[in-house]
Amino acid sequence: MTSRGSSGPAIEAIDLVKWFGKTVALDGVSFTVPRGSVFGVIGPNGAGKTTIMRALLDLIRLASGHATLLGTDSRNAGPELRRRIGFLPGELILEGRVTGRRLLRHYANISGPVHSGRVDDLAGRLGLDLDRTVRTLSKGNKQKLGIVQAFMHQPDLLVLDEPTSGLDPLMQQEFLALVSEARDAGQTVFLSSHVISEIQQAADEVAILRDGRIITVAGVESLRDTAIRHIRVSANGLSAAELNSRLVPLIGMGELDCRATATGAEATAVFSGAISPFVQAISTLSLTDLVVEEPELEESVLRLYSQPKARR
Ligand SMILES: Nc1ncnc2c1ncn2[C@@H]1O[C@H](COP(=O)(O)OP(=O)(O)OP(=O)(O)O)[C@@H](O)[C@H]1O
Repeated sequence: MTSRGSSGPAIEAIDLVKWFGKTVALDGVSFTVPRGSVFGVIGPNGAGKTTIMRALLDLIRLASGHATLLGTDSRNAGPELRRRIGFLPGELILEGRVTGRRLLRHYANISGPVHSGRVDDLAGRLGLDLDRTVRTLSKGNKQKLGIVQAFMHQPDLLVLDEPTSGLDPLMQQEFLALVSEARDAGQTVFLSSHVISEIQQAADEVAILRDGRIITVAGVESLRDTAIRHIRVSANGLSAAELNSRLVPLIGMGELDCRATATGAEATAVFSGAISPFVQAISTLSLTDLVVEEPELEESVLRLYSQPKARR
């Protein structure tokens, strides 16, 4: 991992507090993002992800706290700092009659130089037609245009609010490849998501946000090992009791329910923990079906890290 620019963290947020009327959107949020890393924020709707991003970019006024981006206090951010940042807002409104290509040319006048061929390369990878007028683009294609806009000038810091929303799975993978290339080039990426799996793939560290507070900051490996998955296993030639005795000793196995089927047994369970002992435990079975569901954010991470809401 190489990092560009001077030393010190790419982002330092210190005790950010933001109220909207009587709602506290950020309740003392602090975190540090090392340069050249990918840092994810996950949390349910209304947790405060967008508010953090807007606060970092000085698009809203905080009640207290402050942030530095690339060593500069965000409140003093001038055009020079802005050029070093690529921002994808959560709610991208693109309604103009201009083509994507013209719009990007306009953004490039603000963001600073874009290498020749870079825009076409990004658009090609994302399958985006730059010659269509932006208001005729679907939600997903508008999102792609926003991604091109954020990445095209190869900024030192990318701030991406729910970047994969509206993208199909293939394009989500392409986006993740862009993130990993950015990190390899020493850029720093700060992104938010509802989708735990994509944060796991992309990020070095993850902050889990709820009710305007960071519950924990974890490395992705530890998050992967604690994520909850729903599983269903069906196998031939063994009884429900035999299947039960094979699965019940596994660490992290919960809500295990084994039933007899016409040809063997079926088990459903909620499993939290490293997946490989589970795979080993079933490897010698004559499987007829296996479902391991992707962990849902609400259910897995928040269940694990949940704590009572602070009383005010
Ligand atoms: N402009 C605003 N006026 C009033 N309340 C707001 C405003 N913006 C955000 N909030 C409130 O602040 C809290 C945090 O909202 P925020 O949009 O940051 O959450 P989020 O984690 O980005 O959610 P989502 O995933 O739905 O985008 C919510 O309770 C939200 O209703």
